[in-house]
Amino acid sequence: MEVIPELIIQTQDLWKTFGDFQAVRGVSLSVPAGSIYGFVGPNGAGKTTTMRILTTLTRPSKGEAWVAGHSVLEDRRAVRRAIGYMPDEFGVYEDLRVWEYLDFFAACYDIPENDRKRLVGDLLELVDLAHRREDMVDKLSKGMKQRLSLARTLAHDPQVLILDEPASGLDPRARVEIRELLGELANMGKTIFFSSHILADVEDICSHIGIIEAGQIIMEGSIDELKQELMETREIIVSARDHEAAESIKTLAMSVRDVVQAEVITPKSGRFRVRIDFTGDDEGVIALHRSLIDSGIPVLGFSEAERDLENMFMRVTKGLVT
Ligand SMILES: Nc1ncnc2c1ncn2[C@@H]1O[C@H](COP(=O)(O)OP(=O)(O)OP(=O)(O)O)[C@@H](O)[C@H]1O
Repeated sequence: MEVIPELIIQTQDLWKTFGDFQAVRGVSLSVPAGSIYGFVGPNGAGKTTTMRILTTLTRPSKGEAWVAGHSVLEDRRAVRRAIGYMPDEFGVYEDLRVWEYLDFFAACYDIPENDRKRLVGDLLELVDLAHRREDMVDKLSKGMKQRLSLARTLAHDPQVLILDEPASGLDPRARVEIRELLGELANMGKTIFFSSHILADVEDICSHIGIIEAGQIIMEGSIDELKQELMETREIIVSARDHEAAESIKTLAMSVRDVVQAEVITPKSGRFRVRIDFTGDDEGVIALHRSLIDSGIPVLGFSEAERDLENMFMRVTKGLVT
């Protein structure tokens, strides 16, 4: 198979079996250089196993993968140089001070002692832990440990960061901090490949997503493209004063070209609404709006439902819940 230079991670029909259990079943991924790629799936879907293959920690049972142009089978050392990997567990180095922890990992990458002091200082600044440099690692909060762990992955200035559930188990504030940090790292030119089972985490910051379920990729691409593809029909919501008005809106909508379906949503409380599935363009939406007004039906509101990822996600899979 041809290695495509624009793709910093590329996998071809990866399989991983444990005994007779198939954890990864034919995964092919394309991660463009410079992207923030969210690898999303429920627990046990095969995310960690795939990441362990990409980081050369485990060999695939079948298939091939390239990271930064290097084969994970043939050129493991070069792959390791190109990546920074953050596993889902913090590790066992908690009896060190914050700066010592980073210094230790920098030394593992053969960074000379003279350069390490400045590097450690820079990394601590970047992850906003400079004020905790003398603290013991085990005194840090979970969010701080996660940021320290992220700093560690950057010690050798890798091109690609592979992060296993970086926001897992964090409180909302720490989650936002991690998300901001990932954005900052992307601005610095790093490609970020990270896993999550929380949709909201990927939706805000990713340029690309891959959705994995039971060891198979069920959807992959840029978020914009996927939204376009999956949300071919637009959803217009019209709210009405009462049931009679809602029925009239429905009847009128059904007579309009490009309306696929119109349905009255009877509320448990609040307004009656009509949901209109529409395949037209913006001009069509304007015309629909105008004909509703011209008809004299008492319309209280007219809006288009947002094309959000959650919506898209639910159309693709029913089993994947955050
Ligand atoms: N060494 C192993 N031996 C046997 N089964 C394994 C091994 N590693 C993983 N598995 C199984 O493979 C499946 C996929 O696991 P994996 O850790 O890759 O999923 P995941 O998507 O990362 O899930 P999680 O979010 O829970 O970490 C799971 O059913 C897991 O139990």
